[in-house]
Amino acid sequence: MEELLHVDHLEKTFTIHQFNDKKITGCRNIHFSVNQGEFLGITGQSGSGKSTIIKCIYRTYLPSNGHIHYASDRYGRIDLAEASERTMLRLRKEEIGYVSQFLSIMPRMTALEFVMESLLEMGEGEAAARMRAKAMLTHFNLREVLWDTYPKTFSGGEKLRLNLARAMVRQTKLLLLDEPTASLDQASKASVKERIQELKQRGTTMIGIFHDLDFMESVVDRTFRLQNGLLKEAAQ
Ligand SMILES: Nc1ncnc2c1ncn2[C@@H]1O[C@H](COP(=O)(O)OP(=O)(O)OP(=O)(O)O)[C@@H](O)[C@H]1O
Repeated sequence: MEELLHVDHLEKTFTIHQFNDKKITGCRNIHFSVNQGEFLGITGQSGSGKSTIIKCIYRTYLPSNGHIHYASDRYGRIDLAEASERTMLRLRKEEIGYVSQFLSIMPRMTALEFVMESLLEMGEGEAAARMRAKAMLTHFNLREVLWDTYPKTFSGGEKLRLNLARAMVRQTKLLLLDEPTASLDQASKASVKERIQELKQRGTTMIGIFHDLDFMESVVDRTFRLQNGLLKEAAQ
């Protein structure tokens, strides 16, 4: 199988300026690779650095050290640790998806427009994007009465399901999932699982952080555990 992502000596240190430039380690010495079409699960104690790894790949955080080699359709083999903001913006629009348990909503955009936007950015036509967005909102059981309203007032669970619909409506090459099932009920978890399986069948590579180990084991191919700062592959 071909390698899609190779993380090498990844390190992120945060400098807290208001506290005398205090240094906090987010993660360090992280190595792993993911093959095309594979689903890698990451577990570990709270605060061990799982989200930091995902955010470095998505480049919410700029890594302090190391490399993240990624086999891009548009750019060929590229180091995400060094890619320009412009390149990252394009990759986020076209190739790399991200979903977290927290929702960062665009103000003044309805729920339907929010889901459609991620398809339009990938070049889908307006009518097809509308149809697919509606299907995904239905899949994640978001009440139709909410589709044409602003998500600002949605409940926590509704916001999370909207977030999932936006990230999972499209088929990206790589999908990063940061605790996508946190605080979801069983029915919503089943919807997430179903969509993960569909995307996987169509070739999406995924990296996911989970606290729900049963759920994780039911979807991933390999598991890594982050413990005492070291990322180790768990026996299957
Ligand atoms: N933006 C930031 N500024 C300063 N420190 C940060 C920042 N983001 C993360 N950290 C610190 O880095 C460490 C790792 O955080 P991270 O969120 O990656 O952990 P995690 O394993 O995902 O935890 P959890 O399971 O609780 O979500 C923590 O000690 C955290 O306080």
